[in-house]
Amino acid sequence: MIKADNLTKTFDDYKALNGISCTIEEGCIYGMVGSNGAGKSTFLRLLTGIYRADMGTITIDGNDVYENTELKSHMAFVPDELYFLGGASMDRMAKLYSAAYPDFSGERYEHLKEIFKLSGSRSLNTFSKGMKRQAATILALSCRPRYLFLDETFDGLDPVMRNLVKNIVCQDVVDRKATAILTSHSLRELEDTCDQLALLHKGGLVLESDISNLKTSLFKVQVAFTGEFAGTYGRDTFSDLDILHYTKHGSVANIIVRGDKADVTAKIQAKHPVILDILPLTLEEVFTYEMEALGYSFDDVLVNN
Ligand SMILES: Nc1ncnc2c1ncn2[C@@H]1O[C@H](COP(=O)(O)OP(=O)(O)OP(=O)(O)O)[C@@H](O)[C@H]1O
Repeated sequence: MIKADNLTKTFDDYKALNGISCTIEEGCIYGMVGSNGAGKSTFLRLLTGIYRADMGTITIDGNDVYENTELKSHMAFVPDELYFLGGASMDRMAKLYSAAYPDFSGERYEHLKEIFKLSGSRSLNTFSKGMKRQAATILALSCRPRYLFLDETFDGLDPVMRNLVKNIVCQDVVDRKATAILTSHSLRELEDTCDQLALLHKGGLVLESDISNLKTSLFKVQVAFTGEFAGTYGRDTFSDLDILHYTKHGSVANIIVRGDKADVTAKIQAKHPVILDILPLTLEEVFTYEMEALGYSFDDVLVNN
């Protein structure tokens, strides 16, 4: 289990991470989204022991990662800015990795090279941006790490490669009970892969939840009444509901409600509407309304790409 408690990192007088607390269970794919400068890379660099926290802690199964060689030999990190030894090929890098990572599998490396159709002997300097990320991902996956951290997971990858990476990471987590943290600017990139999502903004954790909870805890309700009541009812009529957003056009109200679907339905049915539709929201809509409730605007927090 990965646990961050009041994790804080300051560069000069700028707080890149401002007291983040979160728990990431074993066997989980944890997605971290946030716009430029939100603190995603800083979080991963603290988690991998590249940086040391100024305040708070980050531990894996209760152990501090900083200067912990044993723990680090079971984690693989693909950073946002990739670095390879000058002139090295992927095969050369694989040799180095096999010496440093006790669970490195040559067989897996060969297999992944074939799946991704990448040359092992060509200099990595001649690879395109996306090919470099593929190579770094192959090397990381070949280490068969207990903890896999992919920063800007899909940067430069085309849609086919994105899906391939998603599938292999999911398989690893299921087969070997690995734990993965993937970061991205895009919510859509992560929503079909991750079990849990966290939204970072200006060094703070704005929102964190299981995807299944997020998708089932908010609803869009469309409701209408007839007669005189149709013109006079308003938000107060639904004071027994936890409303995040309310609009009314003519006699039809659109309401975003948080709660249990059956309970919400029963409460509205009791008011005898002529129309009642309860619709699910997309994850993006859920984020939009949850953040609105917290006083943020989606566009300020996340680029929608
Ligand atoms: N080594 C450093 N020295 C000074 N400032 C830093 C350093 N690393 C990060 N920062 C600052 O900390 C903040 C968070 O940066 P970080 O790289 O963690 O964000 P991010 O969410 O990964 O952003 P991006 O999506 O653009 O990669 C930024 O304002 C950045 O300028």
